[in-house]
Amino acid sequence: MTPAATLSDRTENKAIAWSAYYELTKPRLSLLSVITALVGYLAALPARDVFVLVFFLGGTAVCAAGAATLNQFIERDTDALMKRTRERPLPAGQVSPTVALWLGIALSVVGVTALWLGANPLAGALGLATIFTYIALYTPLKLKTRWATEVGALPGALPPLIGWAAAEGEISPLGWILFGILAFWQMPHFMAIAWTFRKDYGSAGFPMLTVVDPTGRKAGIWATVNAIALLIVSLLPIFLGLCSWLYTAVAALFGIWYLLRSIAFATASNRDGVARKLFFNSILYLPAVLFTLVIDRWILF
Ligand code: HEM
Ligand SMILES: CC(C)=CCC/C(C)=C/CC/C(C)=C/COP(=O)(O)OP(=O)(O)O
Repeated sequence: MTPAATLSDRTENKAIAWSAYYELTKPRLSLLSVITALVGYLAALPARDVFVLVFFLGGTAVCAAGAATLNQFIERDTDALMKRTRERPLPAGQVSPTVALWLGIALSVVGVTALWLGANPLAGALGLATIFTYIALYTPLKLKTRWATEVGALPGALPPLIGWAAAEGEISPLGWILFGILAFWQMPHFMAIAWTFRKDYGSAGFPMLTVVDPTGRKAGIWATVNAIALLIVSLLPIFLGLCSWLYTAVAALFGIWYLLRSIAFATASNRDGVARKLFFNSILYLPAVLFTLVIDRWILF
């Protein structure tokens, strides 16, 4: 082997190692969680402080990365059993479990500390609660009960409250509405995924609703019930005088669309295609509705 080839091999190995650590943090899910936290911060509308903003954003991102790393440490064996997850850094043998465990703990401690000291104790406590509900409740419950998904909706919905707390030091009604939006949004999002990957989940021993009821009827009904709850909660701000017509129109439009997709998923004879459409719809819903809420609060309201 020529020295030039050796150098390029080493560079390539280093790139693989970095990308393995990057993948441990579940970058897409973590980024969207940070964005929902930022929405909470920006929708709260108090005086701005750049120091708090930097520590709050950094702290939330590091908490999310830590939580994702610990989740992958705990789930390394079941991740190895599923097609969707078996290429992850731990089952693929790219990172050792001990390194992942300590990295996850270190990131979580640094993230909570940054929120606590850089923003305020309430933001820090909410960051800790997010990590705790994800790692100590949701992750172990996934193997035990189909209700784990509803428990998982807690850490999924807490980041906007971290942002609200960082901005105001307390949580006001719109903060709780944002929590409700995220909590109800997650059910159609996950029911669609749980249908698509039902064989994977079943073979790894996860009793998801689509594994417990393989017809998919219950998953469809549950997605629809939650899409209705989402539509109602997302329209509360106008009735409480907390936003203008712009947010209300966009929330109604995307909420009805999401509901129609959930109904289509519930009533389809072949759910495969509609489940993918419902999933893409879920991914579209959050940026559209949350971005409009911020614009509405800042410009029109
Ligand atoms: C009960 C809660 C949740 C569960 C069980 C869940 C599960 C999942 C799964 C398994 C996927 C991968 C789908 C695929 O490979 O096709 C996924 C994708 C995604 N989820 Fe969720 N999710 C939840 C909540 C959330 C939350 C709170 C957010 C953001 C705030 C989010 C954002 C995303 C995004 C952006 C994707 C697409 C990108 C990707 O595959 O990483 N999810 N979700
Ligand atoms: C600030 C902070 C700590 C933010 C993190 C927010 C967070 C942890 C959201 C979790 C949402 C959730 C239950 C996703 C599914 O995970 P899964 O483990 O079932 O997904 P998988 O099957 O892809 O592993």
